[in-house]
Amino acid sequence: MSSTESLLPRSIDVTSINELAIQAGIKIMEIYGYEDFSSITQLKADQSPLTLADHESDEIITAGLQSMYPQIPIISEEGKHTAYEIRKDWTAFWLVDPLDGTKEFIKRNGAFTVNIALIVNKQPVIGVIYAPVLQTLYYGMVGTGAFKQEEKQEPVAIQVNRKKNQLTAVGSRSHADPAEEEVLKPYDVVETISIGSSLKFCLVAEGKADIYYRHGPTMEWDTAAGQAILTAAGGKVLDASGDIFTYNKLSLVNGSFLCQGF
Ligand SMILES: Nc1ncnc2c1ncn2[C@@H]1O[C@H](COP(=O)(O)O)[C@@H](OP(=O)(O)O)[C@H]1O
Ligand SMILES: [Mg+2]
Repeated sequence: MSSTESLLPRSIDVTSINELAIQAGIKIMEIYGYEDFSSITQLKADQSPLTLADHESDEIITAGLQSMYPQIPIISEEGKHTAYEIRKDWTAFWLVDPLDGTKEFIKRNGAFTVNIALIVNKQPVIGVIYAPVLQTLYYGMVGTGAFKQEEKQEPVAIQVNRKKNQLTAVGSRSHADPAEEEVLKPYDVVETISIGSSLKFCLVAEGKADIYYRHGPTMEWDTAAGQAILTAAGGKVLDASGDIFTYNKLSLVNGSFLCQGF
């Protein structure tokens, strides 16, 4: 298969994935309503937080994907991670972050998302991101287009803003790195928005921001759905060598990347 477009499996109905992300978001909101998070929060080995909401969202998404698409394997942040020796031969798989921005969830600032991506031949071709507090869904199919759907409204097509001057940059609220400012110096950045989770990709995809450079580490499930949506909206995600960012790497830890709408 030569083009990314021809890699898009026709058998996948993105509406079914959107529904799953919304169902997971409803469960996350139930837990977001708890008065006290201390009894539902643990620290992982790397000291990053994990909550009951991450687990419950993972269960809904994994069960849904398995029942609808039993032939496609899954890697989810909270599930078991198949060894590289096996997954390196996968042509297609789901890459899921059931709750991206767990720190934002705990801080109760609303900037957290549910992320589901389909990777085909190392590239994200479908991406779905749902922000339950904002009740906003973003989704994209590479080669078809990207869409935003706000609560009870019809989906609208979104596109990057191609301007190269007077740029708005986005950066992480909880994991910013001084190196990011350095890399963005050659660009005409006039404003910076700090926000948690994959919403940064969505802001570039819908033209509300123009550039996002991430220096510090992320995991493949943090970026896959966002990259699919941004690519479908006309933007791109580049690695440190200027090549298109790829997935199913030996390590699931991402290196630095640059997202741009131009
Ligand atoms: N040291 C580290 N190694 C790997 N990933 C990290 C990391 N520090 C932060 N991240 C990733 O950055 C994500 C949050 O990004 P942001 O700061 O843009 O909101 C986290 O997602 P989770 O919240 O799903 O764990 C986590 O996966
Ligand atoms: Mg994440």
